[in-house]
Amino acid sequence: MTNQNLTLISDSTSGIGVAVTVTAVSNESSPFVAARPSLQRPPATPVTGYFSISRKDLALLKKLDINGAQRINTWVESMRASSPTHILSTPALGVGAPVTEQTSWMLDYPSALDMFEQIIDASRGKQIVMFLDYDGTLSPIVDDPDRAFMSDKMRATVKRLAKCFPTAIVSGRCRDKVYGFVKLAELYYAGSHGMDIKGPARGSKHKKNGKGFLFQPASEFLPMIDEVYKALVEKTESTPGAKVEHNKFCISVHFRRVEEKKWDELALQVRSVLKNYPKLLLTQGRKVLEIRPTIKWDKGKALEFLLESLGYANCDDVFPVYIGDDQTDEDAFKILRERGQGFGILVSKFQRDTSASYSLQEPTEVMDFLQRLVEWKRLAVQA
Ligand SMILES: O=P(O)(O)OC[C@H]1O[C@H](O[C@H]2O[C@H](CO)[C@@H](O)[C@H](O)[C@H]2O)[C@H](O)[C@@H](O)[C@@H]1O
Repeated sequence: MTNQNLTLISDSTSGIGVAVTVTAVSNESSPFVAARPSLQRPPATPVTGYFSISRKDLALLKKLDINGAQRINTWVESMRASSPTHILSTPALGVGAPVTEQTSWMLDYPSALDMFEQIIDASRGKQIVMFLDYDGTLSPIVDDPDRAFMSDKMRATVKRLAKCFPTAIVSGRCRDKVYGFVKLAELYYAGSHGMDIKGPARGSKHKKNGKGFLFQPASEFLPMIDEVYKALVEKTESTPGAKVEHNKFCISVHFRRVEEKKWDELALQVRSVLKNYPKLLLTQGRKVLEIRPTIKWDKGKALEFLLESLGYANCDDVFPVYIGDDQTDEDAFKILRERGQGFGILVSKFQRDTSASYSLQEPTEVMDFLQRLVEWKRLAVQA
């Protein structure tokens, strides 16, 4: 079964930022579904993406009654659907377990822990480069975004990882804030969904010489983001539990602590501010609406940029691994599929359409996987 889902629409004429997401339920015959993972797999057809829409198409969408109210509904419904309280838990995959959609999904996106040996085989002779999302990947999801701390054990693991492989954090958060959580100077950091990169000196092949550089492709949007942040704070203050987070080049409006019956109201408040800013795009994450500039830049572009900065632009012998839990991480998974290099690992307890190749259920499993990589590298160096 293929399930196509219009999430947001970019309207360049009326100025409302638009993103369209096509979602697919796992089905090998569907052109939208990533192929069963194979270490020599061909690039998969992109599953999600943002694109601008012509006047003609927009008129058609309007005819189909895809109006503002419906869009709000779609965001909110999508947020509800992705909330674990609305997803029925399914039996774990095991001998005798009934074949449910979840178990079949696990066959398509097996655990990276179970597939560790195969992953290592595929990386042989290549330089592994690690890309890690922060929230929901290195730290558990919590109610208060300001208290999304990673454990000391996770930090120690990531520190050891960075001694073995070039390692970057790629987050929707403001770069300084995510650095404040991770606190490891030996990593590279891409904040604001990749729009604020502190990377190595270009072509430095991971030789840290203190001459890192800053890359901020959306800097012209700073005044606009500040203005919209203030407007959103003011507009949403009447909604108990709503929180607006300034992520420098992006803004997050959090729904997690808002009563569900107030979600539509909050989404409408956000939309009423955003309608005056055609150059900003609205996307939806884990109980959050995210606002960002409409420039063609995302976590996938950030990954490519960092690879290039590290001197691996046109190399066949690089093996990037990207681990993330969010919709925005799909841009990076897609790039890896398109390049036919390395792979993505989706952190999720529940089945989801994804361009990743493997899965891990939660941050503790991410830590186990990273520890195994470190241990493998230690033994490989000794051998
Ligand atoms: O790219 P990421 O590092 O995954 O950042 C994406 C968003 O993560 C944060 O929000 C999410 O985590 C919060 C803390 O666990 C949780 O309360 C919230 O519901 C989640 O959506 C962050 O606060 C956002 O600004 C990031 O954009």
